Formats: sequence, C-alpha cells, structure tokens
Amino acid sequence: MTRGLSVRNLTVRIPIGRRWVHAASDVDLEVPAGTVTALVGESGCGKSILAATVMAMLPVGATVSGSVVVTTAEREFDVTSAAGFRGRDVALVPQSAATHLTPTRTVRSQLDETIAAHGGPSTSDLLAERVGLAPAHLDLHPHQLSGGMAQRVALAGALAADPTVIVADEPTSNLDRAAVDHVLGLLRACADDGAAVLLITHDLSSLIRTEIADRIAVMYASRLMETGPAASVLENPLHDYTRDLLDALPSRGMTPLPGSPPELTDLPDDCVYHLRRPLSPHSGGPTDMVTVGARSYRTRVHR
Ligand SMILES: Nc1ncnc2c1ncn2[C@@H]1O[C@H](COP(=O)(O)OP(=O)(O)OP(=O)(O)O)[C@@H](O)[C@H]1O
Ligand code: NI
Repeated sequence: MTRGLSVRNLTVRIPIGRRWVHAASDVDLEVPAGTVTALVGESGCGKSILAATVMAMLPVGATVSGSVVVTTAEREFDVTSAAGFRGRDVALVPQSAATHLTPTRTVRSQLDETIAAHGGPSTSDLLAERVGLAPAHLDLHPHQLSGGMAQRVALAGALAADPTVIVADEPTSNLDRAAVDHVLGLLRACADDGAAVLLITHDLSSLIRTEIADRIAVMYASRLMETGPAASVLENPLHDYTRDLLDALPSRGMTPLPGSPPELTDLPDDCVYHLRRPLSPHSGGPTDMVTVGARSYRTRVHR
C-alpha cells in the first residue's frame, strides 16, 4: 500500500434527537504521502465532520461505515478501530489555533509538552525553525502572537511526532493574505517532506493564487461531487456545482450560487444539487462517481 490516507466508501451519520445528520455519504478520497489534497465546499456540507472522522473525534453516537485507512512507513491501520495514532501518525491543525493554546504558558513550554507526550525526536527550536518562527517567539505567551504566528505554532505542534497524515481544518480563516500564503506554503512544504496533507478550506481564491494543492475534492451536502488534479478542476470543472462555486469567485465574475445549501438532517439518499439547479444534468435521481483518467465526478446513472 502507498503511504498516506485512504478513505473508502465512508458514510457517517450523527444522531440529533430522533433524526440523523447525513454528515458523509459514500466518500472516496485518496491522499498519498507527498501530496496536498484540498477539500472544498460551502459551509455545513460535512468537511469538518470528515476531519473529525479521520481524527477519530466524532460525536458520541455517530455511526460510521466504510474505511479510513492510514498507511505509515511502519504500519497500516483503520482509524475507526485503532488507538494511539492521534497526534502521532495523524495530526490536526485546527481552525483557531489561539483558542487551543493555554493562555498562561509560553509557546515553548506547550511545544515541549507536546514533544514529551509523543516521545518525539524533535525539539521546540527545530519545530519553530520548520514553521518560520524565531527562537525568541517561543518565549511569548499566546496573546502576544499574531493570528498567523499562532497558526504556525499550531502547525509546529502538529509536526512534533512527524505525522504521516496532517489534517488542516480551515487553518487560514481570519488571516490576512500574507499570513495565508505563509501557512499554505508551510503545509505545501510538509507534503514535500513526505506528509499526506488534507487541507479543508472555503478559500478557493487562495488555492488558485498559491497553487499549493495537487488535487481538489469538492463536497456538497455530505457527498463528493468531483475530485481531480487541482489545475484541471479549477480550469475545467466537470460538475455543475464546482462550476457554480468557481463562478462565484470575485476573479470569475462573482455570480452568486443559486439558492442555499440544504440542511443535512434526513437528506434523501441521492445528490440533491438539482434542488438548486433544476436543469443540472448531474443531479436528481441515483448518482455515481464516474472516473475519467485522473478525474472523477458524480453524475446521474440509470439503475
Ligand atoms: N457535533 C455535532 N453533532 C451533530 N451534528 C453536527 C455536529 N457537528 C456538525 N454537525 C452537523 O454536520 C453537518 C456538517 O457540518 P460540518 O461542520 O462538517 O460542515 P463544514 O463543511 O465543516 O462547514 P464549515 O465550512 O462551516 O466549517 C452540519 O449539518 C452540522 O450541523
Ligand atoms: Ni468546518
């Protein structure tokens, strides 16, 4: 098996009261070591739930079927049944790094603690260097850090045990453009050093500007609509939803998407994008992923 992350046929349901949130439905996603895959889609489509699944941090009562296999140089395991991998083989870079840091302690003491917890070979100075922080920054307290610096500290912590898989869930929201580019560049460097990086983001503009993603996966209402090499997906989307997302960008005409995303509670069992774009050839009725070369897209099938 190739090193990295392999999500197969993943379906996640989360109970709320007597109803079920369709958080992921039939998701297939490969993130080989050495690459960055960006997972994009509107708010509430299930991106963070996918991150939580990979981190084995789903809410109590969630049901999971399918597999989420991580392959490192040493071992292969399914996160839905294994233990002891979090922070070690699979690490999370959270959205608001600052809120994950303890306000009363220096960055150095928190990084040292993370390193000690994993018995990792690294030092806080080495980690700081990897993420472009000066040694003096390590003696600061969290409130003294800019948003971009806090995000780099979070990345340093994630790198403590040299994880094979890095999941970054909206790591650049609330950062200015320079800080966004810096953090994205660091994630790219992690992949170039051999990690499998799953980057969850709203921010297609930054993906276009920085070209850091190898592949893009587009999610809508718990399903993947399209996956493929980043440049192909951005230049020539195969699914209506991807095209509509891109057309909404300032650089591409700013045409708002029609309607709004559905609640994921008790969704029907098929792709529902036709509710927003009734003439879509891809949606409405049973759908499957169709693969053409390096690309896949969801479309209607006759069953
Ligand atoms: N702990 C939870 N318990 C129940 N439902 C949840 C829980 N977390 C998320 N959900 C539901 O799962 C669905 C997907 O949410 P998720 O947070 O994965 O979206 P997202 O794509 O990450 O959106 P955003 O871009 O806003 O972060 C939503 O309908 C949300 O209400
Ligand atoms: Ni999210």
